Amino acid sequence: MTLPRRVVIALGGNAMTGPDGSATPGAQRDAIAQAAQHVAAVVGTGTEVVLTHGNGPQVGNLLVKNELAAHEVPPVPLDWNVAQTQATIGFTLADELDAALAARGLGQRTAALVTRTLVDPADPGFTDPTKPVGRYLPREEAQRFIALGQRWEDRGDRGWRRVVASPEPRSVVDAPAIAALSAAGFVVVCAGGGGVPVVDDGRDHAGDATALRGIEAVIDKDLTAALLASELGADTLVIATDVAHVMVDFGTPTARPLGRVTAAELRGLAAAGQFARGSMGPKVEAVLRFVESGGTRAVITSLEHISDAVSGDDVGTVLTAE
Ligand SMILES: Nc1ncnc2c1ncn2[C@@H]1O[C@H](COP(=O)(O)OP(=O)(O)O)[C@@H](O)[C@H]1O
Ligand SMILES: NC(=O)OP(=O)(O)O
Repeated sequence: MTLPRRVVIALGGNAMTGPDGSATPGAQRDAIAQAAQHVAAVVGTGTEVVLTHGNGPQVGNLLVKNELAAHEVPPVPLDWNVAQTQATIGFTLADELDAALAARGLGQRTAALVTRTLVDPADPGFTDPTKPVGRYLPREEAQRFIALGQRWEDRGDRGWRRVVASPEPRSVVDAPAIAALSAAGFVVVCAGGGGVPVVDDGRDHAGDATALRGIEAVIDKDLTAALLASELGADTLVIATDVAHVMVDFGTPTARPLGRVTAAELRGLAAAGQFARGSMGPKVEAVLRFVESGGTRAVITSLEHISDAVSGDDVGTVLTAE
């Protein structure tokens, strides 16, 4: 197989917290340092890499801090929290990736870009929250917050998790800047947490091509990664998470891993309700959208396999057009 010219890699929240989901600064830096080694290996093959990442644990924690401190200092809206997580995760990824590239003798540097993603203010995702964020809590503790008006969901073995508004990404506003940085030789870290959600406020700003403002939500980073990969004309999209394959009949005695699969087969499995919303569902939808809109190849696999996933068809769940 010939190596792709440009790949978009999406790092899951699991790749950026400790093994138990711990989001302490030390655990996050250690996890990001590990992830950076795997990304540097892909850069070392000569393929152009654009990197995006989740922010679910981090943005949920920031939201809690805001709410707890609201009587002391002015709270900021959720879109600001998304931007703040792009900054902290972005600079940490840049530090670790620059170090990993230098250790491999590679001359490339990393650039982290605060990135906005356009959404529709009428998106149903604003009225039916689906995006899980922050820590997991036992049901009894989650009930305390539900009583305060928050939305929480049963997430299975790990407990309950808060869910927030999550509209569809429509376009990556800063895609031209990402393309320019990438063409200049930078490994670009961008669209973190799905991008800062913005809407066109529709006002008449004389001379402005667009008039954007942030809106409170957290976009699914896998759906934005697919859009970004299409907008950048990437050949390959790799979604890195904590499982080596997408499973059919996940969590049951008949569970089996999916290897190579066509878009038609995967659509059929998704339509049959095989993939949970808020975890594997958006990843499957993301790879489908990418390939159905002209992308050559998309892979869902675990972080340690991303280099092999870029260069061959032997690891992970590999989706091709046919
Ligand atoms: N059909 C499935 N196949 C594999 N994993 C699944 C499936 N359905 C749900 N999962 C769960 O999805 C998780 C990955 O999703 P998520 O936690 O959202 O990842 P990330 O934070 O890496 O983006 C896996 O750890 C697994 O427990
Ligand atoms: N924004 C987002 O999808 O983050 P996670 O991947 O961490 O859930």
